[in-house]
Amino acid sequence: MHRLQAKTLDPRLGRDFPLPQYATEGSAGLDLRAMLQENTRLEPGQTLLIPTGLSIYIGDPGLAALILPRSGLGHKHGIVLGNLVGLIDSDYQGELMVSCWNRGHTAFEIAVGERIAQLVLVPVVQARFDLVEDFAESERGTGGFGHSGSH
Ligand SMILES: O=c1ccn([C@H]2C[C@H](O)[C@@H](COP(=O)(O)OP(=O)(O)OP(=O)(O)O)O2)c(=O)[nH]1
Ligand SMILES: [Mg+2]
Repeated sequence: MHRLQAKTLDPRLGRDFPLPQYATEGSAGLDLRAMLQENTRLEPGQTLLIPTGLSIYIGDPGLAALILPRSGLGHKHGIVLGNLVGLIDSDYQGELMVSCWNRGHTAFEIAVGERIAQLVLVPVVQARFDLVEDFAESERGTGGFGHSGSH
């Protein structure tokens, strides 16, 4: 298990609400909670930046974290992310924020402390560009966007 430095920025986290944890041994995501002051209604089409009460410092440029929607909220209630996916840089030390977007057709009430998104730690490969005149020819070449057919 990787170790990650974290700070709670909201006294309710770890006291009234559990810290993010893996729901099962095989879980990839740690659920993030909406540390709002009060239950908040998200109207259809509305986007709200929600504090999680937590900051992390990944520290290693070979890692990053992704904030992803929870599938149940996204599929059943249309509650996804305003930025589709959140990318947490390894040098970011601020509060983890979740851009919550109601892409559905009905209002959704976000409860204080509700698990609204999930955080996944992922490996990253940083690259620099080596500019060249020509690439060694590949089987695909420049074909894309359906070039290989649909079957
Ligand atoms: O859903 C998100 C996305 C980003 N961040 C934080 C962590 C990330 O490291 C930082 C910057 O994110 P990003 O690089 O995606 O945003 P930007 O618009 O390019 O801002 P910046 O100019 O600060 O890099 O904001 C969050 O807390 N939640
Ligand atoms: Mg950026």
